[in-house]
Amino acid sequence: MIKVGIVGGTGYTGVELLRLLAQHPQVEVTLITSRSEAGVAVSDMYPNLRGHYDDLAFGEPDPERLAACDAVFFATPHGVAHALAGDLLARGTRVIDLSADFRLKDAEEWAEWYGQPHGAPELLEEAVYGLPEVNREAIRGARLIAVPGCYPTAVQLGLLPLLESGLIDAQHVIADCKSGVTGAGRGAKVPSLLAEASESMKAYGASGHRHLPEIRQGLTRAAGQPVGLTFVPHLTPMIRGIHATLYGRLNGEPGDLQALFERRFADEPAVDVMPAGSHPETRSVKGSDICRLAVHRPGDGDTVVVLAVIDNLVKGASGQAIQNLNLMFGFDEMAGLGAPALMP
Ligand SMILES: NC(=O)C1=CN([C@@H]2O[C@H](COP(=O)(O)OP(=O)(O)OC[C@H]3O[C@@H](n4cnc5c(N)ncnc54)[C@H](OP(=O)(O)O)[C@@H]3O)[C@@H](O)[C@H]2O)C=CC1
Ligand SMILES: CC(=O)N[C@@H](CCC(=O)OP(=O)(O)O)C(=O)O
Repeated sequence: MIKVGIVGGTGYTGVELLRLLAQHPQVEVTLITSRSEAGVAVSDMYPNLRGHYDDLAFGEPDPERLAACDAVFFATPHGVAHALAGDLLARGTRVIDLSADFRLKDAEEWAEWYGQPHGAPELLEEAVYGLPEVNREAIRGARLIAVPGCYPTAVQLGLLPLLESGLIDAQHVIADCKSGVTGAGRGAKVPSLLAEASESMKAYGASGHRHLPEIRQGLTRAAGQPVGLTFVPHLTPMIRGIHATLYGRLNGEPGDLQALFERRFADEPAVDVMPAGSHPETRSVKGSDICRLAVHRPGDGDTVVVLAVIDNLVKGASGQAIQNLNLMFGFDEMAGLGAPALMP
């Protein structure tokens, strides 16, 4: 058994970590923090966890107790892991950060998009971008993981086979994405209110969203050249889920696209390439760590369309964070993550 701590346990990704880790055979959650709820029992705040963490209460993020853990997850707003990760690493505790603090390799670019100076640029070189489908070997040996964002996970998984094989024009890639409202976090915000978000849908960040540089960084690596990406996220009236519709312009005759996708993800436990002609639904991944993909070539024309769905809180955050933990500690990669999606 390893001992694990969670900083920021009251948000949606924090409680999702607890839900998934309750089924993990090799992990004990020994510490969970919330400054505003310190002293409150976890199962009082989250009754779905009653019977699983009855002795666990939220506490202050005490550095001594965090350093006594084998690994610490940060499920906190941007900037918090900058302040605490260095000290934990120096004391031998591994860090898995669900925020964007270590995702961009360029500290100045991070500062531009996140509106504050980067708090720990000295750790950027060592941080490993935690997308197992790209970085599995590096993750196994990592001490510091930057868990990818939710949109970046869906978009990169959908486009990797096409860009890695040079089949599409890297200068003209389009990602049209929809998210459920839990993507905005648990904090009270007017756009997340029932009367604002239900029965309606809207785009946002069309002129530039902070996930754009993160997605571009990953796709550029896959393509081996700079990628021209248009990324437009939308808020949709669902609780969980991301649906990405991805468009690429084919460079020539692509061969069998279905076979390309099936080959690329044949050994990937968290990616399901659906049969030709499929239209994956977000509900088919709700609560599960799976990304389901389908590839289409409408009218045998020069455009390829990829459909990708994930649960933003699982493959888009906490499930993927646990996949990383499993790789770092030599556990089965999908330990704790085996439950099928909830449907309906
Ligand atoms: N929601 C989603 O779908 C996804 C979210 N993420 C990212 O995961 C992170 C967590 O998001 P989410 O779960 O929505 O949570 P919230 O941002 O809603 O929750 C934040 C948690 O962090 C704690 N916290 C806030 N400030 C500090 C601080 N300075 N020091 C210590 N703890 C602090 C809060 O507790 P308290 O203030 O009481 O200490 C709370 O428990 C964010 O970076 C988010 O962008 C990533 C992928 C998907
Ligand atoms: C619907 C919604 O508001 N989504 C969030 C992104 C979700 C997210 O979790 O972003 P990180 O993974 O980078 O933390 C947004 O657009 O800012």
